[in-house]
Amino acid sequence: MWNTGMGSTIASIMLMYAMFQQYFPYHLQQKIHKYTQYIFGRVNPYIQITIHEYSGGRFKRSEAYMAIETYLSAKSSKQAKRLKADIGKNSKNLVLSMDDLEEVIDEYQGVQLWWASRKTVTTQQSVSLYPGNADDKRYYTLKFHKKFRGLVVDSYLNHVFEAAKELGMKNRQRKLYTNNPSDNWQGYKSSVWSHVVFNHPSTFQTMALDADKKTDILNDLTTFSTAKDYYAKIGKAWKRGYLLYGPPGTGKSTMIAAIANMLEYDIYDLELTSVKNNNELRKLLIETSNKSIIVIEDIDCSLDLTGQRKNKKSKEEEKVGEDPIAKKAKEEETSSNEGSKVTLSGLLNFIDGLWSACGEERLIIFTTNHVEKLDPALIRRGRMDKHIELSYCSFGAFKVLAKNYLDLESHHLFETIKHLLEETQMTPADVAENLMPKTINGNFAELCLENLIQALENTKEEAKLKAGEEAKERDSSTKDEAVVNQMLTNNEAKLNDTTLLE
Ligand SMILES: Nc1ncnc2c1ncn2[C@@H]1O[C@H](COP(=O)(O)OP(=O)(O)OP(=O)(O)O)[C@@H](O)[C@H]1O
Ligand SMILES: [Mg+2]
Repeated sequence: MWNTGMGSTIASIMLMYAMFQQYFPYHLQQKIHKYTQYIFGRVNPYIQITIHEYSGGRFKRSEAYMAIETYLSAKSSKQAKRLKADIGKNSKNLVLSMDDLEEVIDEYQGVQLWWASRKTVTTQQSVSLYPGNADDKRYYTLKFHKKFRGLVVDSYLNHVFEAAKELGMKNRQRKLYTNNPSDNWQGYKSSVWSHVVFNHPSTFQTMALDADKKTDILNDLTTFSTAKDYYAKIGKAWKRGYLLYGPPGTGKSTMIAAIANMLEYDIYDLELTSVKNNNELRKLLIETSNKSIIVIEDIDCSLDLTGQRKNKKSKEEEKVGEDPIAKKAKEEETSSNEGSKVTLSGLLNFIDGLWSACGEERLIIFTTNHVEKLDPALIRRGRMDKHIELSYCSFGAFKVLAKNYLDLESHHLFETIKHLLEETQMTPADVAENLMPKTINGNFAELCLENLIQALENTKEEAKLKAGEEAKERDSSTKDEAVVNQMLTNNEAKLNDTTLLE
């Protein structure tokens, strides 16, 4: 477009002017600029928007510029002949962007738009702290026909920034955060969260779960992650609560990692016992990002711990007595534990109070081994929308593990294992451990299956013995109860007789 006809003439005049403007006196420059703008404005049907790399301060790149760089990276890699490659901050991949003076055509709702990457180089020598070459000033230009002004201003620019956000999220290196104590040891305030790169290999494919359960969870997650408009329509904050419960080693933590990998979310692993109070809990919440999972593991223990800590304190206080050294140590410990007072209502507010709506696309996941211990208010639907029970290994789950660990889809020992799994309670963690090859020689798959059968039989035997002992205990306590009851009845009868005699 801009290399043909009128467009090209205008571009040439502009270029000439840009090259020689410095040789004109300042007041003349102003006049020429004014008139050229006026003439171009009359004949040029195109509108141009310029986005500079450093617009506000000189040390911080403009966010708009970076967003456009991200947005154009996919298009540039297909269209531009000269590309720049860089590893962006927090990016997991090499990011391509168009080199200086390249152009890229975009299409939006059937309308063509022209992006170009430009730079101005001033010939004056300058000493500057400006990053890179002090004289290179880069900017993007966006050109479009003036009849599409409304479309561009009202919707295209928004589309560009939304798409850039989405792409940036996809390219970012995901993180696993954990909460810091409010002051670090040097006494200055640090960020409330610290993080490492999240690199867990768990996926839903490798998770040992019954196929129906897996499909149900996958559907729920997909629906949630694509339901932005729906949540807006029903007036609900875009978040969802999951409660994962079941015995130890059934895959609760593994599932959290699989969810994070599937949805490409960050994880905030919240250690509730090191949160001072409800206020700090709120601060932690505010500093979480969108597209993230906030996890509180073993929620029953977290809440109990607060109580236990208080009990422990009062017992220790008795012991301390008047000993000055013990008193000092106690004071120090108290100040570090001080105010570890997250209340149930604080936690409920954290999940669905007004502050919980300050971000979007977030999952809150609680895990517990004892769902029956939890306050019903904490896990009611609306707070914990989906309750997922992770239980002992079923045959379906075993088949997934056999495929993952041994590359086996069928085997003549599967039938025996199926029966044993129906009669015993073994966690997927234990089954997985038995399927881990202990040797690389010979037919290790068969060996592993035999190991598993042996382990299942042992578990079955242990369960039988335990059940027998429990029955005996129950029996003897019933007998004891009967003896006590008999004694009570005899005593009552004796008392009645004496009263009658009197
Ligand atoms: N359903 C499963 N699918 C695949 N692997 C599993 C599954 N359950 C457990 N495992 C394996 O067992 C190990 C322990 O599982 P995980 O830590 O997820 O259990 P958990 O339910 O979180 O236990 P806890 O209640 O003690 O925290 C994992 O490393 C994983 O390899
Ligand atoms: Mg766990």
